[in-house]
Amino acid sequence: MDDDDIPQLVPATFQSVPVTIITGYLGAGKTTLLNYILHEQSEKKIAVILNEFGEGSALEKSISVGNEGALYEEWLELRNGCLCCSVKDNGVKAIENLMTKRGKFDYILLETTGLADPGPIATIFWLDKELGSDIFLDGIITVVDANHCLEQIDDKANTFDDGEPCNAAIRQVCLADLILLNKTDLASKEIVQKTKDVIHALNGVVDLIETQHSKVSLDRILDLRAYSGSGSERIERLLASSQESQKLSHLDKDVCSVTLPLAAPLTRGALDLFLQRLLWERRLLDDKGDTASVIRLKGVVNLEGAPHLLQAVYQTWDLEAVPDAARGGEGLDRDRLIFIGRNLEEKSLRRLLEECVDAEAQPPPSYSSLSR
Ligand SMILES: Nc1nc2c(ncn2[C@@H]2O[C@H](COP(=O)(O)OP(=O)(O)OP(=O)(O)O)[C@@H](O)[C@H]2O)c(=O)[nH]1
Ligand SMILES: [Zn+2]
Repeated sequence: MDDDDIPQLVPATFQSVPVTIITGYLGAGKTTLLNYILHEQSEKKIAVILNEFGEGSALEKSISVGNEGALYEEWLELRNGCLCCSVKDNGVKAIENLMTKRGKFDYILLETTGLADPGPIATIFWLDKELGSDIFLDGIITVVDANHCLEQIDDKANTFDDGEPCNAAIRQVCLADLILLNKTDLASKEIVQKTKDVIHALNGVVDLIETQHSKVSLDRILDLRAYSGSGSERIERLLASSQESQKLSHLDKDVCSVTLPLAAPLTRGALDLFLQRLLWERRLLDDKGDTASVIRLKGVVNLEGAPHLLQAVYQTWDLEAVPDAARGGEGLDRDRLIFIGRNLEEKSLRRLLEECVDAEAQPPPSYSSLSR
């Protein structure tokens, strides 16, 4: 394709481009969803990246084909006129190259391979400083096969060698901002209901839409702004959905969602210490002595008088001030942290938080108090 064929509109200032990560187990319907989006909408010019990021040899292969020269040769024009870029790369490099084409597309869809953990790639797009002003992570959509989800979640194989026992299917559900429960035409009512229960027990704050052939209204899947503190609707939904999450965490799984309501404002120091001990040092143990691990964390926290949106994916966290207006005028009693992960209990989380609040409140031990 010749560059001259594309009408060139050169905006005075570039808008940053949203990236939606589409993940889901092998054969769940990710490519079907991509094709559906590309053919359904005509306003956005969408670039598509097929992410071959994976374990072992797959990773090497993807790097070797992800060099700069190969990238643009793979641009193609689809029937409806949107742009599609098939890039077999493991992430940032592809996006950086892609961004030199900025102005020619205004949305990026990234399909991961079926066995991928979307966490690391999401973290790159979410927080990479180089990319930060050019693109932002809009959200993670997980496509789930209604008939096979339960067995995939129970599958002991397909775990990663990063010390976490959770397999790819569980991680994909836990990290999702939106789940498409797909292939419901092939599944019984009972299995659909059971699958929804298990999904909500794992991820108590996720939105779920039942689909066939991945068909879903585009305004429900694009422009979610799942990682942004500026959308008031988003914060309201987070606060509302988290109230339900506790009720749903009843299934006998060691991965679940836990909501921790916050009764008092926190200091930045106490929150930092808590996150450090929980996410980095892995100090939290559950009743049985097993180490707690967090896959995803969302929260609304009052920090020194100002509301903040807290987000974490594995060990990476970020805080963003929320405009007061975005909180619907509600008070501090709605502040809460919502954890998704393994071996998590409200009681032990609260205890750790209280320890960190106390540790921060106390002056460091002086020589005289130590020798007393
Ligand atoms: N019956 C039925 N078939 C579906 C549905 N959604 C997708 N399929 C079919 O399922 C197969 C797999 O769909 P894909 O979209 O390729 O799945 P994928 O997640 O991209 O698969 P991988 O890239 O291999 O991980 C295709 O033959 C689709 O046509 C559905 O809702 N119902
Ligand atoms: Zn696919």
